[in-house]
Amino acid sequence: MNLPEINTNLFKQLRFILVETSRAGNIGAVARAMKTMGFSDLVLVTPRFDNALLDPEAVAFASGAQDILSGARVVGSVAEALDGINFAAAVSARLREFSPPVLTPRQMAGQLAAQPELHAALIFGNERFGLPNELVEKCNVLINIPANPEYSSLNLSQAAQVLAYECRMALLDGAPSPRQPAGDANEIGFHGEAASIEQIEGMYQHLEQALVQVGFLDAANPRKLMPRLKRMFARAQLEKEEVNILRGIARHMVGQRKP
Ligand SMILES: C[S@@+](CC[C@H](N)C(=O)[O-])C[C@H]1O[C@@H](n2cnc3c(N)ncnc32)[C@H](O)[C@@H]1O
Repeated sequence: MNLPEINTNLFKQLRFILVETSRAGNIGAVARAMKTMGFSDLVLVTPRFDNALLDPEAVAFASGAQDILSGARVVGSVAEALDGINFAAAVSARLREFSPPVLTPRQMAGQLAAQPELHAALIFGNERFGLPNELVEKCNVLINIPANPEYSSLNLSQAAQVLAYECRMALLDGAPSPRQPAGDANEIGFHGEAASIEQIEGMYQHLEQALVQVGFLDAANPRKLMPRLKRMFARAQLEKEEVNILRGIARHMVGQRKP
């Protein structure tokens, strides 16, 4: 059997981020899921127990993926975990009213393969609570595994395995098709450099301040204006230059000029 030639650099495009994981075994099992599919960049955001990388249950579940587990980084915030990332994907069993565009794992994997310039992160939630809405609203996309509607919540590491498998298949196959013309809601395409999550977050803060200052947004009663705007901007998949334009508009709204 001819095995496909593997460009291992492509597998560095993707980071797995686990937020506030409660069970050490799940962290080990995610490390194993990643390694079996060729991924290695694992970041843990405030696991809910001490010594996550040395925990005996984590070590046991990692099995032969000890190197991924011991190479993982433990950080104190999602912002730190997203350092260097320009495409953040919230992985969630729950669909929300204020959500970025929803993709299946296969569609997400297709995006990754089609855009080697992306530095993407898959963000997985806590076993009981999943991911908070405020975090999901900041992401470029929400990935939902379209499971049995009557029982759709997978174990954390099994969800990671599904994502890792789909991404591996897409990266091995190469880009599935040329980018779709703009207008297909499920196809995410950048023409220039994708804005980083940090740049987009800075723009939201700037815009929010400007909207308050011009009296459009009532800080005491904001209703759902910012979540709605974030959902709208997430649909647009902002590029760095576009974020700069929006910041320029915010500056002008409050009468500031760039020095
Ligand atoms: C056991 S689930 C958490 C369930 C939690 N009750 C919720 O509402 O999200 C743990 C994590 O696995 C992932 N997950 C489980 N099932 C999923 C699905 N059907 N689609 C996407 N992600 C899923 C998500 O990252 C989720 O945060």
